[in-house]
Amino acid sequence: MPERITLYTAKICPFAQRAEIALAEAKAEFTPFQIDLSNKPEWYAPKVNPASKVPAIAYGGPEVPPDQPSPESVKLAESLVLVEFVADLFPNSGILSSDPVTRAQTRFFIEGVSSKLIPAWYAYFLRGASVDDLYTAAEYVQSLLPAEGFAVGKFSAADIAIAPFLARARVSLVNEIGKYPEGDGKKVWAALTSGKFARLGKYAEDLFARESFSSTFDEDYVTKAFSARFADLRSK
Ligand SMILES: N[C@@H](CCC(=O)N[C@@H](CS)C(=O)NCC(=O)O)C(=O)O
Repeated sequence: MPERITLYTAKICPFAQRAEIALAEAKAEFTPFQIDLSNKPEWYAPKVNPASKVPAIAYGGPEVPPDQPSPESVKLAESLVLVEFVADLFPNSGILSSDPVTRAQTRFFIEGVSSKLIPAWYAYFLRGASVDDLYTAAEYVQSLLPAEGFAVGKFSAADIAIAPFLARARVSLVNEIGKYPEGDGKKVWAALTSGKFARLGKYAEDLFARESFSSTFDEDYVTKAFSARFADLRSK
């Protein structure tokens, strides 16, 4: 029986949503605590995560208010570590297959998302780099997908790793929020989800329809938060 779990999270953050999706898939009981990233509580870094980032988990220890973390709980951080931790705590969640080959394929997909897609997305979104690198990374990810279904067949950690980023890319692009030229966003999202990227588009649809995704994604909040945080990128 897993011990008490407190998740320190923030709705805007794609990394934090990974941990939330994993916990939702596992149907885990946990206490969520929102960290305001623009005004982090002074206790957060010293008592929860020295890197001062979300997500983080306090595991075990006595029952305490989340804003008074106990030194007796174990503190864990890094979204992909937390996803695997939840998979280990809840082996029946299906987050990580028990089959060694499928586990390796899951991690291989995550590696591609981490080393190719996410850097290409941030370069385009935050720095206005060439969209071609984003298309190349998207082509690579699409090439890993099976003809239908999720990244390694059944829903897994691979899908958890990518879904929050695709969702925020959609929010950014359809609302033209980012450093790239205004007017390109909607076109780029359409390009990434149709024509030669039709398979990626169907995959994104399947991800967004998953209950563990939709119940952990507040699109209205993320849209407003993105507008507030990134609206002036083009003028810089
Ligand atoms: N590698 C980390 C990245 C986490 C991360 O960068 N989180 C951001 C929010 S999306 C954060 O907490 N940044 C600290 C800040 O904004 O002060 C992970 O996978 O968990």
